[in-house]
Amino acid sequence: MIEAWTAPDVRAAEKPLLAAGEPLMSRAAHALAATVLRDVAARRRSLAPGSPPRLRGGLGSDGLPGEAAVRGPGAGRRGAGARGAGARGDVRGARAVLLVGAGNNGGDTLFAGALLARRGLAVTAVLAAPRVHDAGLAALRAAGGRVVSLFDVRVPVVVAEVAEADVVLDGLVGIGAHGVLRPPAGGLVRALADARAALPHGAPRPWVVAVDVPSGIGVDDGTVAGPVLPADRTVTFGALKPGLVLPPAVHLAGIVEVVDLGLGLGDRRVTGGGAPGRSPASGPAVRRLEARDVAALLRVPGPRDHKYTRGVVGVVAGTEAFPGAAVLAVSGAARAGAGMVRYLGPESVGALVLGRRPEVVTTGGRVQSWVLGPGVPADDDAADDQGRRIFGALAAVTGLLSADVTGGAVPAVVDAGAIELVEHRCPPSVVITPHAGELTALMQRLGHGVDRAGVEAEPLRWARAAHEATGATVLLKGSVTVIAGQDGVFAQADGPAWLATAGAGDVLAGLLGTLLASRSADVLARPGLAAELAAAAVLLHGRAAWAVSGGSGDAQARAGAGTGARAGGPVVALDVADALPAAIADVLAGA
Ligand SMILES: NC(=O)C1=CN([C@@H]2O[C@H](COP(=O)(O)OP(=O)(O)OC[C@H]3O[C@@H](n4cnc5c(N)ncnc54)[C@H](OP(=O)(O)O)[C@@H]3O)[C@@H](O)[C@H]2O)[C@H](O)CC1
Ligand SMILES: [K+]
Repeated sequence: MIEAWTAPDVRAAEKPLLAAGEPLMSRAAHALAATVLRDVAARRRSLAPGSPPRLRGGLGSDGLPGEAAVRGPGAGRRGAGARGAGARGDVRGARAVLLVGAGNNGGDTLFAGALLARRGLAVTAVLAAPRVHDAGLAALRAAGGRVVSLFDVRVPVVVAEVAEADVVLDGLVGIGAHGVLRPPAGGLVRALADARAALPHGAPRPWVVAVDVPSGIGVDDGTVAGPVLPADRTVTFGALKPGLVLPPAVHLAGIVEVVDLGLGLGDRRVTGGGAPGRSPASGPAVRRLEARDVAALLRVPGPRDHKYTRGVVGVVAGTEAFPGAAVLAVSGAARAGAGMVRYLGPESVGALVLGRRPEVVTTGGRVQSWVLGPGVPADDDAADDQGRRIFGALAAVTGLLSADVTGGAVPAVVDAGAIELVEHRCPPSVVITPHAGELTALMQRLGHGVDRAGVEAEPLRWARAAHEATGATVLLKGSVTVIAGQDGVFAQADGPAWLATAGAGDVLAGLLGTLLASRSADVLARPGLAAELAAAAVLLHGRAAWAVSGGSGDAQARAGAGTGARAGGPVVALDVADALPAAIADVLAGA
C-alpha cells in the first residue's frame, strides 16, 4: 500500500524528532544530493536517470557516493578518459541551478547544493526571497557556490542560465506553501515553464528535480492553480504527499522518490499511536493499492465453492443503439471470475451477448451484485426498458423497496446512463463510476455550480463532494482514477494511456461487479470495502491493459523516457477483458 500524508500530518510527525535533535534537514539534503549526483552522472552518460548507474566503490566521508563511484554500467569497459569526463559518468563541471525560497525547503536545497559543489559541480543559487535559510546559504558559499538574487538579476537572465544547466533543483516552497506562487518566484517559474514548453520535442534541456514537491502544487489536494515547473524527479521527504499521487499535480512530479526520515507515519496508524493533536484513527489522506494488497482482497474459490457462492453478477447494459457495451460489461464480469453472469436487456442485445459469451444466462433471478448502465444513454426514449430495469435494481440497492420484495440489498456498480437515475441516497456499497463529464452532470443536477474544467482541476474535491452528496462510493475515472468512499480516498494510476479508449469503462464496470459479487456480504457489512474493491478493479484493469499493450507497465521506469521501458501500443477494450484472467493470476502469484 502506498500512503500519502498531508502537510500537517508530516509536520506533526517531524515535531518530536526535531525536538529530540534529529538532523532531519541534513538527512534530507544528503539524500537529495545523492539522487542528483546519480541523475547527473546517468544523463552525462546518456543513460536515462530512471535507471540509476551502478555504484562502484564506497561512500565518501560525507555519506554521498564517492566521486569515482558515480559511474554508470560500462564505464570501466570504455575506460577512463575515452570520451572525456562525461563519458566516464563523472559529474565534475556539471552545472546546477538552485531555485531557493524563504523556508526550510530552500534550506534543504542550499545544503544539497553545498554537497554538490563539493563534488565538483558548478552550483548557482537563485534566491527568490529577500531572506533565505542562513545556515544553508553559508554552507553553499563555503563550498564555493555562486549566489544571485532575483531582486538583483532579471528573470530572462535566470532563464538563460537555467537553459545552460545540467540540473535544476526546485526549492522554492515545500509543505509550507500557501496558494499560488507569489512574485518573484511565481514570475520566474512561469517564465521557466514557458521556455521549456517552447522547446522543440526532444531538444536538450536541464533535468528538473523538485525538492519535496514541485513548488506551486496544492500539496494536500493535488491542484495546480498557478505556475509550476514540471519536474523530472521529485525527491520527497518523510512520506508521499497527496499532491504527488493526485491529478492534476501528479503529472508534474515526474519520478517520485521517498526519502525515509524515520517519521513512522504508516506505523502509527497500525499501532494506534498518533501525533499530538491528531486522531489516532485517522490514516493517510490518500492511499494507492499495490498488487499485493489486491491479492489480499480477492476471494479465491475453494473446493467447496459453486457458482452461486462465488457470486452472480446481474448486468443491465446496452441498448439496440449501443449493444457493444453489453458484450464488454458482461465480458469484464465473466473474465474476472464471476460464478455466473445474468444479462438483462433487449432480446437482440442478449443474442449478441450470448454469441460472444455463451456461459451467460439471460433470465432473471437472484444476484450478488448489479452492474447497471453501460451503454444505456440517460436521456433516450429507446432506452426506456433498460431504464425501468435499472430503476428497479436501484430501488433494491438503495433500500427504496423492502427486502421482502427484492430479496435483500446487494452491492451495485452504477455506470454511464444509470448515474443520471440515482435519485435517492445510496449506501457505500453502491459504486458510481463517472468520468469527469458525468460527474459534472451529476453535481449540477444536485445543485452545484461546477463545470467539467472545474471537476478536472479538483478531482479530489468533487469525488468527495459526490460521495458526501449521494452516500455512494465514487470512482472518478481518469488516467489517475480517484475513488472516494466511506473510509477515505484512493488514487490509482495503473494503466497505460492507451487505455483511454471506447468501451474500457464498460469492462471496468463488469470487472468491479464481479469483485463486489464475490464479497457481497462483506461489502454490505464493511462500508469502506467497496472503495477498496473499486481500487482493486482499477489496478487489475490497468495491469490487463499493460499486458495487452505490450508495454512494461512500470510507472517509475516509464517516467524516465529512454530507459528501455516500453510505452506499449494500442489496446481495445475486449482484449483488456480477455487479459483479465492472466492479470488476476499474476497478482495472486505475486508477479
Ligand atoms: N523542519 C525540518 O527540519 C525539515 C524540513 N524539511 C523541508 O522543509 C520544508 C518545509 O519548510 P517550511 O519552512 O515550513 O516551509 P516552506 O519552505 O515550504 O515554505 C515556507 C516559506 O515559503 C513562503 N511561501 C509560502 N507560500 C508561498 C507562495 N505561494 N509563494 C511564495 N512563497 C511562499 C512562506 O512565506 P509566508 O509569508 O507565506 O509564510 C515561507 O517563507 C519541507 O517541504 C521540506 O523541504 C525537510 O523535510 C527536512 C526536515
Ligand atoms: K519545492
